[in-house]
Amino acid sequence: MSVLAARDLVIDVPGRQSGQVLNLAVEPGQVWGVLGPNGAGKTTLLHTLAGLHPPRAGSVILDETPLARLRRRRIAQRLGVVFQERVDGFPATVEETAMLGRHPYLSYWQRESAEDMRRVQAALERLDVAHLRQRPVGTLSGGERQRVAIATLLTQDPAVWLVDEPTNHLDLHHQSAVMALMREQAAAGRALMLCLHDLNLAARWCSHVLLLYPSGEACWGAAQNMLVPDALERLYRQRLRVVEVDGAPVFVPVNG
Ligand SMILES: Nc1ncnc2c1ncn2[C@@H]1O[C@H](COP(=O)(O)OP(=O)(O)OP(=O)(O)O)[C@@H](O)[C@H]1O
Repeated sequence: MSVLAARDLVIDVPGRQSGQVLNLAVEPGQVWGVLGPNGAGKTTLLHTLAGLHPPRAGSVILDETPLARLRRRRIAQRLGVVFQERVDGFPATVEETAMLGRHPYLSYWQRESAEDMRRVQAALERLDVAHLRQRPVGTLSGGERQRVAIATLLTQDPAVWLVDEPTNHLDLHHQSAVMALMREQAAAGRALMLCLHDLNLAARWCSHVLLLYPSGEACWGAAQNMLVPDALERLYRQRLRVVEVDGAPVFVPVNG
């Protein structure tokens, strides 16, 4: 049974005349990669699925209920988002930022519990930012901020993770650690949709892939069926060579 679905959904990309109707279902345990060139509409799709951007047509279904019929608080308990670029609205420490992930579960007057604090500490440790807990977020490096954003999502612990470029700003070790976390979350029954620019991360970590073309055309399915050179070369207008490492395809751009 799907936890998140696009039903006859057309995303609203400014200036684009047409857009393919999307009918897809994301199930617990799946990791979806959304791939496409700059401007194809990946972020717009993620925002639409999160209910932050109205669709041109159709609807988003969360837990078998149209998103438009759910309260914001309920949505925040079930669905979490990490944006590509973040504006820190108010000065907060790393710890305070991660604690925001617990707010959907707290009533207006309720204070954070020891269990909330335990979840925050565990998430900060998991993302390797516990040593920064008292630092204002504004003083962090790009990669440290990215890890705090993912720690906040881990603290929130939603059923659906929507993450725009999870490895943005991360060094190789942390890229690998974050993708392993994503897979671990899927194994624990979460459903994930990740916008990715790195084909090789998609090939290694995603169970399903959605290809978004700048024309609005889209296709989706099991990763091994979607990650084929012809489709990807057309998607990126880039020639590719494919080699295999540990049973997974590795795509290398070639010129000429
Ligand atoms: N507020 C806006 N006004 C005008 N155009 C917009 C607005 N927001 C997005 N767009 C355009 O919509 C298109 C899709 O943007 P989107 O951010 O979804 O693409 P993307 O696939 O995530 O791109 P990237 O890989 O560069 O992150 C782009 O051409 C973008 O310029």
